[in-house]
Amino acid sequence: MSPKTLYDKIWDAHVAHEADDGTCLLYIDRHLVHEVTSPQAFEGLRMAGRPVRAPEKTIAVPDHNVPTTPDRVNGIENPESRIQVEALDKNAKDFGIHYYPVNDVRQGIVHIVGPEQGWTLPGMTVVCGDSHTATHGAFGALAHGIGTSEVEHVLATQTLIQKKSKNMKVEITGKLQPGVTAKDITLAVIGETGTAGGTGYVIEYCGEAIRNLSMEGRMTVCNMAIEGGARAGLIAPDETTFEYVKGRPHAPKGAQWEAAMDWWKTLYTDEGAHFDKVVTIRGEDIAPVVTWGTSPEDVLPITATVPHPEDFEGGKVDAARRSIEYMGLQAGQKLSDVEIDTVFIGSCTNGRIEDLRAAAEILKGKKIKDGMRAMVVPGSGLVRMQAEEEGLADIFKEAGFEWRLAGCSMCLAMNPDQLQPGERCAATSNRNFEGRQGRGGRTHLLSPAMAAAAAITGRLTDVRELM
Ligand SMILES: CC(C)[C@H](C(=O)O)[C@@H](O)C(=O)O
Ligand code: SF4
Repeated sequence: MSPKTLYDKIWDAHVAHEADDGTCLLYIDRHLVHEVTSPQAFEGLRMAGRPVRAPEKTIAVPDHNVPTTPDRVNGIENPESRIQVEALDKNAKDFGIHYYPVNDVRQGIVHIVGPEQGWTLPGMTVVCGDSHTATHGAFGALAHGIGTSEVEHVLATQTLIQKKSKNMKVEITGKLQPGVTAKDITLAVIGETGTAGGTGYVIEYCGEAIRNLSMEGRMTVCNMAIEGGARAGLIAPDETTFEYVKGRPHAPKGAQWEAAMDWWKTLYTDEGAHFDKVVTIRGEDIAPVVTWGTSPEDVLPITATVPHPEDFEGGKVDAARRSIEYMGLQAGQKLSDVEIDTVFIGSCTNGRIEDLRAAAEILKGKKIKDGMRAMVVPGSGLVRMQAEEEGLADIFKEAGFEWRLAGCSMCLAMNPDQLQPGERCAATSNRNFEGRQGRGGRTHLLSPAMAAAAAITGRLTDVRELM
């Protein structure tokens, strides 16, 4: 048998039917659902009089639209948000799927809740009507976003029509420097490959620096595979993975655990397997980074200066000029001189407990800059609870941060957590598009530790100065 990649193995194990042109029908193991991309899909089922095919494999949670202020326990004020969240409440009940409602402590961002509850397991196919489904690839699961019509298809059939992508390997060798995190890795990769570098591929991340990451760090890396253009990101499961999964509410137990482990241990890329594209980056060469523009590929070490548009090639010259203008920056300006007024710590990229610990470590005993608006939005109610138990919430509050309830929040500003025109935010999320965090708002993406450093000094800051 010819050697296979991890992606090949998971793919082959899920193909239910293959047409002559290579289009496949893939079996789906987990379908995650949120309030924004599911209403029409459920409506479609209702109209067709169809049930959800596998309600026991379908998990819903409201996250994008939910307010994150404590008053949400009294109901959602914004009518648009309320309609979507109430529709999900009703659909979950009518169709009998697993559900974590707004005021359940397990509620949170769907990509944080899935792994936390043990729904996401190695070797699975995981889909969700959401691009950051790539996050779940950290477990060695084939996980990607789907559109609303596909959501309906999966609800109805538990299958998805797909063509196979190509294989790409991203290897991060060696050790990371102090102050460098999973977020810096994933941004640095996009800086190297560009946002189109992964188009048509499923990426497998490997190498010593990836192996040494915790599960949470691995989720951060895979989360942004999508910003690198890839269909999905994957990391082969190992002891770190099994350790994380074991004992979670929906993880297999007893004899089922043993059987699962037998399969999971086969989930690695065989020696000599073919990759269509290979990118290698030395871990030692990665610095704490920050984005300067309006694309995730506009990323540089914090020690760098804002680039000159003429330094780019072809069509990128204009894009860079526009980015710099929109961001209100000057070419040649030191990134560490850029003043910010807002800090957002949260999102499915960096809203987990280790992210909060990393930020709190920098903030301990310090205050945020006068006039700074800073908020922490834990990725789930359980992350929030854990952070309170560990005393992290107190560190944030004493420093001057708002301590919020779980949701997507200012990552995409669908709820009232928004930037005002011209406001500049240091954000631990994954997208810095124009107006992403509120119309006219400006976003610099960075790691949680870097966000904390910026909150203290009031400018983009090299976290190593505060370590
Ligand atoms: C709302 C949803 C469709 C969207 C996505 O798919 O990514 C959101 O999660 C985002 O991050 O922009
Ligand atoms: S946290 Fe942000 S990126 Fe993640 S699912 Fe929510 S809106 Fe999308």
